[in-house]
Amino acid sequence: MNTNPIYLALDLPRLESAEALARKVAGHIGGLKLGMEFFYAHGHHGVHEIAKIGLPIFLDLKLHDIPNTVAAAMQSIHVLEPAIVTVHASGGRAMMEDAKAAAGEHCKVVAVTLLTSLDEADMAATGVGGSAHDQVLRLADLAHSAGLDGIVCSGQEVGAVHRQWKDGFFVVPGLRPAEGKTGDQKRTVTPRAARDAGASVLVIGRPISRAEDPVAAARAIEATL
Ligand SMILES: O=C(O)c1cc(=O)[nH]c(=O)n1[C@@H]1O[C@H](COP(=O)(O)O)[C@@H](O)[C@H]1O
Repeated sequence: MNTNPIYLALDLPRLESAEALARKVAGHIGGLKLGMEFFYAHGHHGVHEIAKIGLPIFLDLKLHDIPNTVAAAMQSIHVLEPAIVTVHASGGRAMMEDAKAAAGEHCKVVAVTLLTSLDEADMAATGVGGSAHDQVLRLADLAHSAGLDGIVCSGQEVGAVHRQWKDGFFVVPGLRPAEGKTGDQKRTVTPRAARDAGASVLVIGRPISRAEDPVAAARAIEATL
């Protein structure tokens, strides 16, 4: 079994480029994450093409709507057999319960808590007080009680979430190797720090996909783990 925790975020607009990149680095990663950029452009056909590579598929759709709509969306992706699907925890308990009930048997449903691109000033601007840490723990608790498999959070909170939810499945994006640019990400840590704190999956996009040599970048990150 492939136990490499790195999931490459294939955030590329062209299917051919995404497929070529995935095939190049396939030996240094454990799975492939397809998000909005990919799915809105290439849909089911694109997912089927990427699935041919043979790695587990993480469908990062970040579903957030009324429970009936989210459940119907979950049903419509059964055929793609994703290993992991995301919903937004802020959609509420009923939405998460219905999403899990509608998911395929072998699909983990994980809830995005607070996006790694946000900090406390951004939270305050949307009317959410308190610290990022407390907000992530609150939403993790809600996701747990709704019966989800785990959550998505930054590496800054994953240790605390892991302590209160021992058998949870924790997806950590916003990862940057020590010398990497943070770009639009605000709550970042290194891949190694996230893994040591209890991350189950390390989502990495641009540090590999935008590197001059993506294979060397993936191999270098893998070597730190
Ligand atoms: O759900 C996600 O995967 C996600 C949640 C989050 O809070 N922050 C976050 O960056 N992501 C995704 O993780 C990937 C991070 O990409 P890079 O910043 O390029 O490594 C992107 O595909 C984001 O959509």
